[in-house]
Amino acid sequence: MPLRIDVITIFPDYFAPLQLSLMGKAQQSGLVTIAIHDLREFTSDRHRSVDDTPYGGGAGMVMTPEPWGQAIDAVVTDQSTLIVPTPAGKLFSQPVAAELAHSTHLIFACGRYEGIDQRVVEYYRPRIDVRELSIGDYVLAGGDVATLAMIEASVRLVPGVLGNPESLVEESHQLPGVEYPSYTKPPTWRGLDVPEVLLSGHHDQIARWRAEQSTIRTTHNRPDLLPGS
Ligand SMILES: CN1CCCC[C@@H]1Cn1ccc2ccc(-c3n[nH]c(N)c3C#N)cc21
Repeated sequence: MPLRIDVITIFPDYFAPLQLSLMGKAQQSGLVTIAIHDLREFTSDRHRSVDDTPYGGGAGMVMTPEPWGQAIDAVVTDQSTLIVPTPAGKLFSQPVAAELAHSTHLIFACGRYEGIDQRVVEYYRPRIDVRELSIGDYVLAGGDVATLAMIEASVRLVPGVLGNPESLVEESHQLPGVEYPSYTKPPTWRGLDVPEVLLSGHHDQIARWRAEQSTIRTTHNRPDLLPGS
């Protein structure tokens, strides 16, 4: 059963990259099907409006609930998981990507403006799995880029999508630290040599060096990922 993904957005063109590279191949292989829906197709006024002023005042506009209700109703099943990207959401992570990769149907609601009327989440929460997710502690202009990131991180974990599943095994052993540095030919580049151990053929020494490098990098760049932190 392929993973089905429906993306609802006012900027369908944002998702053209999903036809390229690994994501494109995953669709061609039938492991994943991705459909992009223009929210404005689900409006009923001649201006195809999707936003209005916020109750309670405040700057900006809020996305009205009805177009979202019409759009989600058009694709939802009882197997659906509704993903709502928002800076207020739980943090998206590799374990969450792995969960989504094993879902049957994902619906991504890409908000813009100040966000989507909260009643959309409230309406679907009793009916299906609804997850408000954030990709990090910085503010984007909308949910589209976050959706692209979450789709790519999740779809690459769908069994059969990655040509070499070995890289996933390595990745899973990598956690909780960060990746060790990688090198390829030429052995010397602009006077800089590849670390000698990597040319030695001593796999135990290489594994030890890579583990050390991962710890050094994690300590310097991401001490929050160190065990016991
Ligand atoms: C700027 N503008 C007023 C402040 C509130 C957000 C709003 C913009 N905006 C509208 C819908 C929407 C969805 C996701 C995100 C988002 N930002 N950062 C993340 N990690 C995100 C995720 N995932 C931003 C969004």
